[in-house]
Amino acid sequence: MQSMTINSRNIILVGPMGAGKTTVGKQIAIQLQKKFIDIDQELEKRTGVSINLIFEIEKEAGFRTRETAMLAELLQLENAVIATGGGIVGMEENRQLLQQTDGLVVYLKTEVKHQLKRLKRDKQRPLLQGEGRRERLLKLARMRNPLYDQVADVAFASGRTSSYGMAKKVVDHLKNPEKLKRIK
Ligand SMILES: Nc1ncnc2c1ncn2[C@@H]1O[C@H](COP(=O)(O)OP(=O)(O)O)[C@@H](O)[C@H]1O
Ligand SMILES: O=C(O)C1=C[C@@H](OP(=O)(O)O)[C@@H](O)[C@H](O)C1
Ligand SMILES: [Mg+2]
Repeated sequence: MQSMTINSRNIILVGPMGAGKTTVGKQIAIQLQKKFIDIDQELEKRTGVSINLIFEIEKEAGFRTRETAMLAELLQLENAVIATGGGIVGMEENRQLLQQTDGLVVYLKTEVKHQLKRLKRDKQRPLLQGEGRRERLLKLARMRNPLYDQVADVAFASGRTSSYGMAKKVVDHLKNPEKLKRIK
C-alpha cells in the first residue's frame, strides 16, 4: 500500500517566522534521508544577494513573485524536505499549489512569545526590523494562521520542544503508516 508510506514524497514545511521551518526541516531531512531545500536560501543562492536586499530593491511584491516561482519549481522535486518562508500562504496561487501537491504539508505552529525570544537578535528578516515586533507578529498571526491551517495536512506545536525534539516528533508521526493514512 504505497500511498500509506512516506516513500519519496516531499514534505513541505509551513508556519510563521521562527517556527523552525529551516532548522527543524534540516533535521527532518537527515532523519528521513531526504534532500533539504529552503526557498529563501535557494533564492539567495540564485540571485547572489540576501532576502533583505531583494526586499530593498524589488520591494515585497518583487520578492513574492520570486517566491511563488521558486515554490512551483521546487514542488517538482521528489524526495525532498522543502522549507517555505512564513509569507508563503499570503498568495492565493501558493495556497493552490500547496493544496494540489501530493507532498505532505506540515504546519509548524508557534506562539508570538516564542517567536520574539527566538528572533530577538535577528537581522535577516525584513518584516521584523525596527520597533513594534510584537504587534507586527500578532497581526501576521491573525492573518496567516488560518491560512496555514487551510493548506496543511498535519500540524505540530513546538512550545518548549527543542528543534531536535520537533524533528523527532514529526518523523515519528510520518513513519507511522496508520497515522499517515488518516492524514491523506
Ligand atoms: N523548537 C524550537 N525550539 C527552540 N528554538 C528554535 C526552535 N525552532 C527554531 N528555533 C530557533 O529559532 C530560530 C529561527 O528558526 P528558523 O528555523 O530559522 O525558523 P523559520 O525558518 O521557521 O523562520 C533559530 O535560531 C532556531 O534555532
Ligand atoms: O513571514 C514572512 O513574510 C517572511 C518570512 C521569512 O522566512 P522564515 O519564515 O523562514 O523566517 C522570509 O521568507 C521573508 O523574510 C518573509
Ligand atoms: Mg526559514
